[in-house]
Parts: sequence; structure tokens; C-alpha cells
Amino acid sequence: MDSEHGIHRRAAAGLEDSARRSLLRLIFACTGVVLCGFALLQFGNDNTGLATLEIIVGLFLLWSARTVMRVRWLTPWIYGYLLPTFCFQLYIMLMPEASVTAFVWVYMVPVLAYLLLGRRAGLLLSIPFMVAALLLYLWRYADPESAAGLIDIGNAVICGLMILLFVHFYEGRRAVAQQSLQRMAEMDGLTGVFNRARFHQLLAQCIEQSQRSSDEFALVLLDVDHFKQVNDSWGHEAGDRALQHLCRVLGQRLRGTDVIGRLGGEEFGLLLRNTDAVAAEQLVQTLCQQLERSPLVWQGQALPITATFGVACWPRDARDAGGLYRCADQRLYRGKAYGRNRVISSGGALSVSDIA
Ligand SMILES: Nc1nc2c(ncn2[C@@H]2O[C@H](COP(=O)(O)OP(=O)(O)OP(=O)(O)O)[C@@H](O)[C@H]2O)c(=O)[nH]1
Repeated sequence: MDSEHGIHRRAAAGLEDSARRSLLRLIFACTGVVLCGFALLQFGNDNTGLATLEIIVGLFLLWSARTVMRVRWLTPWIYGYLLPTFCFQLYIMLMPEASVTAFVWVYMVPVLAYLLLGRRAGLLLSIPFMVAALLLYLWRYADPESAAGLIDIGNAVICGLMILLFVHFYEGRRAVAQQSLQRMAEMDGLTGVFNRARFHQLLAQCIEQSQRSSDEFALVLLDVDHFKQVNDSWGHEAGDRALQHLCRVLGQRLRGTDVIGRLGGEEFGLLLRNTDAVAAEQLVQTLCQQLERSPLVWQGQALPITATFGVACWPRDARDAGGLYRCADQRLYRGKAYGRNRVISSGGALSVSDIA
């Protein structure tokens, strides 16, 4: 089951996947066009075998450029492209009639590997191919006896090392920046719990998973009681601390697989996975009591913080997100009307838990 960390990782991986998919499509299309162009030149050069191979692979890549946006697993496609491409580059460098400029293609190795695989796998794949290309170059062209020959080797090696260093550095920074943007896009800045948009997405995912597995879960909406008074009496900063305090108290009791989200000012949502109606009611009662027993200490004073909770259970109360929200919301407002600081769950004897 997902922990909060796992939820972030998967969201980031989703973004990464879609960026890489678009890039791979562009690379397939460019390589396909280039290979078809080279095939025509090879035909003109009477190199029919190589020309035929290039045209087949070029057309396959153009077809793949359309297909790759829909495939389920992207990594095999990336390796399926990079490994043969890098081997083909080495093969071209090995051909006796190959031009010395064939070696410039080796500078594409780190760029493609880092862009498509990230920093670690990019480095691991780049090194052996770059070393192999360097050895081939030294074997075929190097003339260490002359100053001009040494300059050639220096140009080739230093340029390759600098490209590797720059993409390595850039990819590291880019990955960190993306993770932090990802966090900012889905977290509430004040409390550090999920924001409204992300909470809605996670609820939708939870419904989808439960439809497949039939595992029950609960949606809980809660609203801090008389929060305006906290702000009015103690100031906005105390109000902010109270919201952070509430999330801390809830977080201490919930499991790693449960989700807390801030839906608006002082209204929060909880997703309690793998939890049926009875267990949800008991857990939320505990949260409500725990909150009441844990006042916020502000400027040496204990400020009581309580909240009212409305609980809706899937599939018992509703099967879709809109129905669950409506049910939990109605129960929350019934709880406010009954006097606050309580949990309202499904009907019957358990419906009102007067713990005040
Ligand atoms: N400090 C602080 N206050 C906020 C924040 N977001 C909303 N509020 C305040 O929360 C208060 C909500 O007030 P009301 O909607 O009247 O609710 P309440 O006083 O909690 O009353 P009940 O919900 O009926 O118990 C308003 O004063 C808002 O200004 C925030 O991020 N920080």
C-alpha cells in the first residue's frame, strides 16, 4: 500500500514518464528521418546492404514515434533504442572506410542516456560506450608522437569529458528542482499536508483501487470548531500554529497509508484506507478525543483546539467521489448543529458520538 513518500514518488515518476515519452518520440522521429536520409546516400554509394538495413530501421523508428506515446512500459523501449544505437555507432567507427567524423556521434551518448534514463543509469550506460569509442579512436587515429596528434587526442577527450560533466551536473540539479516543484504543486504550504487538488486525485485513485480490490475505505471531512475565535482572540499567527498543530496530532495517530489533505481554510479531509465503517468510526473517535486532549501551547497558555468530523464509507454510503463528499459534508454539518467536537458517522445507534 502507498505511504505518503510512495505517493510523492509515483506522482513524480508520472511526470518524468510523460516528459521522457515525448522526448523519446522526438528522438525516434529525428533518428528515423536521419536514417532514411543516410539510406538514400548509401544507395547512391552502391552500399545496398547497409542502405536497406537503414531504411528498415528508419521506417520502424517512424512507426515507433507514434506508438511510444501509448506503450505501458517505457524503460524497455528506451534501452531498446539506446543499446542498438550506441552499438551501431561503434560498428560505424570500426568500419575500415569510416570517416573520422563518425566519432562525433559519441558525444550524443551521454546526452541521450542522461535525458532518457536520469543521472545514475545515464552515467552507468555512458561510461562503457564512451571508453570503447575512445579506445577505438586511439587505436585508429591517434598519433601521440606529434604535437598535432596530441592536440587531436586532447580535443576529443576533453570535449567528451566536459559534455559528460555538464550533463551530469545539470541532470542532478534538474531532478532536485523537479522534486521540489512537485512537492509545491501538491502540498499545502502552511501545514505540509496534501492540498485540495491532490487530495481529490488521491480520492479518485482510492475509489478506482477499491473497485478492483473491493477493499473498504472511509472519507472523513473535519472542520475546526470556532476557529474564527482563535484568530480573533490570539491573532492569525496563533491560528496558523493551531492548523499545524491539528495536522501533527492527526498525523501521529494515522497510519502511513492514510492521507491528510487541507481542503480549504480550516477544513481538512482524511482518507482511511482498508478501513470499514466500524473501524473508521472508532479511529475518528480516537482522533477527536486526542485532539481535545492536546491543546496548543501558545505564549504559555493552553488553547483548546477541537474539531467536528463527518465520516462517509465506501461502498456503504456512496460509490463515487461526489456522493462520498456530500455524505461526509452533511454529517459534518449535522455535527456542527448538534454542538461541535464530535463524530457523525453512518446512521443508527452509532450516528452521534457525543464526547463533549
Ligand atoms: N490563521 C488562519 N486562519 C484562517 C486560515 N484559513 C482560514 N482562516 C480563518 O478561519 C476562520 C473560519 O471561520 P468560520 O468559517 O466562521 O468557522 P469557525 O469560526 O471555525 O466556526 P465553526 O466552523 O462553525 O465552528 C476565518 O476567520 C478565516 O479567516 C489560515 O490559513 N490561517
